[in-house]
Amino acid sequence: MTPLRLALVPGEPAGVGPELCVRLAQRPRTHALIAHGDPGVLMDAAGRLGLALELVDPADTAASQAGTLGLVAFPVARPVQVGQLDVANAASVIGALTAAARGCIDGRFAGLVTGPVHKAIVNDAGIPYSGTTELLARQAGCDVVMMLCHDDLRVALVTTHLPLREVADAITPAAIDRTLRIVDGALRRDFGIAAPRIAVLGLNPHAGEDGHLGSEEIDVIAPAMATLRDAGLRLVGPLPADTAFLPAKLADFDAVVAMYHDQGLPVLKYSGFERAVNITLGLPYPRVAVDHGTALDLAGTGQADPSSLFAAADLAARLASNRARSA
Ligand SMILES: NC(=O)c1ccc[n+]([C@@H]2O[C@H](COP(=O)([O-])OP(=O)(O)OC[C@H]3O[C@@H](n4cnc5c(N)ncnc54)[C@H](O)[C@@H]3O)[C@@H](O)[C@H]2O)c1
Ligand SMILES: N[C@H](C(=O)O)[C@H](O)COP(=O)(O)O
Repeated sequence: MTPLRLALVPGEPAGVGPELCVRLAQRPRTHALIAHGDPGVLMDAAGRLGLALELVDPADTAASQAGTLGLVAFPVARPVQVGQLDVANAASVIGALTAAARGCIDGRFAGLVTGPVHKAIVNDAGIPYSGTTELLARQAGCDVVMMLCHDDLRVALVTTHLPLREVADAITPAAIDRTLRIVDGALRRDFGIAAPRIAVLGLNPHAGEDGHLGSEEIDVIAPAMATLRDAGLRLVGPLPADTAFLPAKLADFDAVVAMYHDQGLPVLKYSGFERAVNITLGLPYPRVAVDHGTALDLAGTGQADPSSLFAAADLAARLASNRARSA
């Protein structure tokens, strides 16, 4: 049987992404991994780790063997100094991401696994970029939701990478409706949960304290939830964010929808940084990423924990084969 093919993007070449991809390549697997990046950067990372790595043609079935990666080359413009960002190399990162995602849209890959990208250096290079989630949504022309998860905790976001000052204005009935429908649909389709129960957080302290500490809960979030309840979604909230994550409460929910990045992600990362992953819901293909950043302080030391990338690749393979089966 032809192995499932996943596109793999190491991300920022000066960060920990390349060495984590080398570690990922060592694991026995049934799917092929096709790296989109600079071959020299990957081989240097392998050399530093003292691990063998063979880079093969992306069509070669050896791309599913341990110690091997298929390679679509995206050469860096300037030699990489590990741990040192270089604005000259940002375009190759975005080129690799865009091409790998295009391969997923075109059906050449069954899913996308991504390492960490440094947002500031990409912008410093003159490429507008707020995150890979947004880039993939624009490219595919669809609405998406960022959801991070580990074990049974899943946290999805209504807004992603925007200044806090702009968050309240972005909490609209349409944004709530879109997010909750995408999360509900993905839990059913990708996670096999027949009737997902979703906790929805408020925006303001104590979910607005009956309108005394903000009105978005009353004016925006609750009405949007009511409409969706009528459509059959099982929603609870708007809940005060400070207590919604108490373990006894979490047990009642399949996912928590937070209004903004730092309302939901600190809890998720605090409780499972080393094994959590970031999934983009709503794309026509599964995309799973690491939960951590470029970790420039660890790059080249060999100490970066590869568990999140391993979990991302495992989940992408599982979601891709579920989709292949259901198609
Ligand atoms: N998946 C992604 O593309 C992604 C995710 C988060 C942050 N970022 C970007 O990464 C850059 C740096 O962000 P940051 O410094 O806030 O977060 P970071 O995750 O890079 O680092 C935060 C801390 O976690 C540690 N850490 C990170 N990954 C680790 C690993 N695999 N093993 C052990 N320790 C690890 C780091 O050493 C550091 O102490 C920013 O540009 C940010 O936007 C990208
Ligand atoms: N918000 C993500 C996190 O904190 O883990 C991260 O910045 C990556 O996001 P993208 O999926 O947009 O790359």
